[in-house]
Amino acid sequence: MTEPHPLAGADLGSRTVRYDERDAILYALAVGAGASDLDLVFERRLRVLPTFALTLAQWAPDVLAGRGAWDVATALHGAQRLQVLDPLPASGEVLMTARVGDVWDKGSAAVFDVVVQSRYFRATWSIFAPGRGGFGGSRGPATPASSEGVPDVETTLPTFATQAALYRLTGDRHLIHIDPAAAAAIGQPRPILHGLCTLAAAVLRIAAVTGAHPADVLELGGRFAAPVLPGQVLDLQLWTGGGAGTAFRAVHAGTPVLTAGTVRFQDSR
Ligand SMILES: C[C@H](O)CC(=O)SCCNC(=O)CCNC(=O)[C@H](O)C(C)(C)COP(=O)(O)OP(=O)(O)OC[C@H]1O[C@@H](n2cnc3c(N)ncnc32)[C@H](O)[C@@H]1OP(=O)(O)O
Repeated sequence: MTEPHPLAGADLGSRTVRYDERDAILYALAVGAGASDLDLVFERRLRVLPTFALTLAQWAPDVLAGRGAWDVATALHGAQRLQVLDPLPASGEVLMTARVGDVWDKGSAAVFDVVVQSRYFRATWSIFAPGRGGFGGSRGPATPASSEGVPDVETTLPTFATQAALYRLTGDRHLIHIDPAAAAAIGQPRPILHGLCTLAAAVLRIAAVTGAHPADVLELGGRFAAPVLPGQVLDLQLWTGGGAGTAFRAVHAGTPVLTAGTVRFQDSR
């Protein structure tokens, strides 16, 4: 018999978050949009990147952290899923509700799923919380299978040196992304990039090489397998053959940093 975690299924409340075109454009620039990506950076023809929704929902994992679920100094974003229900308008407000989903017991760590729902999207954060396992719960599903064989497309995914400093202005101001001492405390040589920034940057690159529009994402997921440092150039590998969209992973110097990636764009339906 396994014990459910006391926070599994807990209601995290609801929140309405407002944003405007400037927020959406700043976000697009922070995840790597260029000046010529006019649909993403020019208010006269703006399309909002679906992953921008994840910045609007940052309050939800923060509420759970505030209840003491994990130590904010050591917890890491482990994985993310996003399902798009309706495109975000160029500006407006979004009402979201959040709850704790599953809580898995990995022995030395716990993995908390935080589920956020709105009329525009449904998203699940998986937060890896060292020191919070051992409560007698289930280990949960096995590590997702990685893509096998030679990728159909291999390209680079550049990140830039100021990327975490810029991306944090879109909402996630955890110290490991800006403060060298906080990064050192988790064993990193310098502040690390937000997992959601790497994921969104990968979507831009995948859209560019597959001919999709990055605002047309319908479904997205991936696991953050190792930290990325701003400025690193990643190797992005794509498997485009599957009917369910594109599978991908990103590797740095032989180490997978983003694994079990999947993205489906509207055009690929
Ligand atoms: C709070 C911030 O603002 C949010 C952020 O953006 S943080 C930055 C983005 N995230 C990161 O950089 C995290 C990168 N990932 C890592 O460093 C490592 O994967 C990790 C420290 C999370 C786990 O590594 P490690 O302790 O070696 O775990 P490992 O021994 O491989 O696996 C232990 C168990 O946890 C699971 N697990 C490992 N990594 C996981 C992940 N990323 N997400 C969810 N589960 C994970 C494994 O499946 C395994 O479970 P199993 O035994 O039942 O199969």
